[in-house]
Amino acid sequence: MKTFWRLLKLAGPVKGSMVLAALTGCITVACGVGLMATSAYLISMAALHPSFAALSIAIVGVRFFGIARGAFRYLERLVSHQATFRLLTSIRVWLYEALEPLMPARVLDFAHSKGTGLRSGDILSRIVADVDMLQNVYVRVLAPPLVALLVALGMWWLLGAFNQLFALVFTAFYLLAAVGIPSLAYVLGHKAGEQLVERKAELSAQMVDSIQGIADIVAFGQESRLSTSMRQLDEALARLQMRMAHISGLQSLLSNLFLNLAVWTMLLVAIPLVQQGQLHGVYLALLILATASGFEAVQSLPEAFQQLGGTLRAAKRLFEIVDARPEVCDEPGTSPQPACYDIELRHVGFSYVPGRGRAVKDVSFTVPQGQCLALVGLSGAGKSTLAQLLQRFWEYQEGHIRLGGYELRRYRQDDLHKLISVVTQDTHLFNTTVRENLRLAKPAASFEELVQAAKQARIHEVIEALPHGYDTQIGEQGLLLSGGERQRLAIARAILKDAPILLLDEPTANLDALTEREVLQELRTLMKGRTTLMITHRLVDMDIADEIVVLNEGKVVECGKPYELMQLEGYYWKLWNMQRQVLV
Ligand SMILES: Nc1ncnc2c1ncn2[C@@H]1O[C@H](COP(=O)(O)OP(=O)(O)OP(=O)(O)O)[C@@H](O)[C@H]1O
Repeated sequence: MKTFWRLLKLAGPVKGSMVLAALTGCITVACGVGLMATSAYLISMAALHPSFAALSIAIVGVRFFGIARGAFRYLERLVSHQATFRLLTSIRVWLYEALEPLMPARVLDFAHSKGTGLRSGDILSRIVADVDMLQNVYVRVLAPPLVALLVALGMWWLLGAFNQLFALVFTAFYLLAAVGIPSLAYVLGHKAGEQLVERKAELSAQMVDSIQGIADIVAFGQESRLSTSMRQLDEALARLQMRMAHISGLQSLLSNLFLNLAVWTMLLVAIPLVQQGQLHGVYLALLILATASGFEAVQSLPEAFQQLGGTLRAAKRLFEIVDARPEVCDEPGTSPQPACYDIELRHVGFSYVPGRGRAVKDVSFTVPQGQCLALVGLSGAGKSTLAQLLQRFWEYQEGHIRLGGYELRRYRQDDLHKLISVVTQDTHLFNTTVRENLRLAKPAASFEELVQAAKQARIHEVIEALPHGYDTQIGEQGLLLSGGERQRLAIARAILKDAPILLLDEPTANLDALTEREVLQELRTLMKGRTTLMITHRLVDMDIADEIVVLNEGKVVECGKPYELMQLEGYYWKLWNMQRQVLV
């Protein structure tokens, strides 16, 4: 129920449209009843050969109800669907906005607590399929019961005007169709509906995972294992869909049964009354057809309630995202305006899972404005963790991180991200043009600015040589470009962003030695005048850094200028020698 009320609250902004949809829905059914009733009356009366004038009102009535029914049905669909789609769009945006601050910390929390976690396919399934499921509530669960109630009252009045018995007969079968069948459909269908939502999400997650890793699957010859697991998931899904189809069949059988029983009972009650002269025979067909068309109001209810379990499960999955508390929250107030951009870490300690081992321990160092500090160390030493703390993706638990003299926590995340340009080893390039990929860093940049940045990053000639220059679609993940070219594009983005702080996370990790040298050259240009934190475990051309901090198991083990560390012949020197031996 809690989930249902929350869904109702979400409909707040479109409640006017929902009420209008219910009213137009009610008028549509009333017009249907009117059309059937006047048609039946017209045919019955015509059989008695009255004067044309006696039929004229009925003729006008048939015309009026015939046209009005179509017009109001159209209006009802237009209003309800427009309101629902507007609502679903705003829910999608709301979800995306809720998801953003959860990245990456809370997404990992989901992974720890739920085993499968929020995989890309699962997130996709929540934002697309689960949100789509909510249509069921907004189109079929909210307005139709109100329509059914109003129609029941109208029919009670109409049939009761002839005889109270007719009203009682109609109401008895109508209640069975309006309350009995939807309740049964809910009881039978809600578990299967819930499972259907989960299975679909699982299938979508596995699909996306497999497509992303298709090259490795083929390389390791695991296609058959994968297709077996897909088939199993698909079969489970098909079994659930079959179950739902059986329930649909049953409820449509029951709906028809009750409608026909209502008609037959009505005949059984009405015929003796006609014979006894208590009811004029001309009304007999009217009563029967009006009864049958009154059931139109309850036709969609069983299906809606059968799907309700699945819909509520989908809603719960969405609220799970919305309710997750972000790992990092902004303090109230505006961000400080620093006079300089030096970075200072003092006794910083952090653990990903509270109570477990710390990924960084008692780390202290300073990067003065405009200088470059390289963080080096073996894999798992804590370099990327420090970079993530600096971007406030996680909250440090011990010590201080200061930027321009102010505690990092005092900066709003948005403002902080504006101060930092990041170049990583796997820069994400979007499946769009070079121009749009560059504009990500500065949406308002003029074409001249793009060209200038590309020239500085020495990628301009490569772009010009592409089939459509800056308007070339570069494919998913920049398929059309080499690794070095992609990194240069990332550097051009950082130039365009023109932030005072630069974070380089293994920017040359996947490049060959020659390209690495060239990209490092471009990076030197980019670093000029910027405070730079460079993470690397490849100790090549380390003179690029003013200072090196060597980490091991989360702790600073050495720090100093590159030549000082070499002279020291300590841990850094050992790492350098190890790497040289491997390369030789
Ligand atoms: N999200 C996470 N949840 C839990 N532990 C994590 C997480 N990310 C990293 N760790 C752990 O924190 C420690 C430091 O990892 P980190 O990624 O900072 O190392 P790194 O020096 O950047 O390594 P690499 O050079 O391989 O990228 C490792 O023991 C790692 O297993």
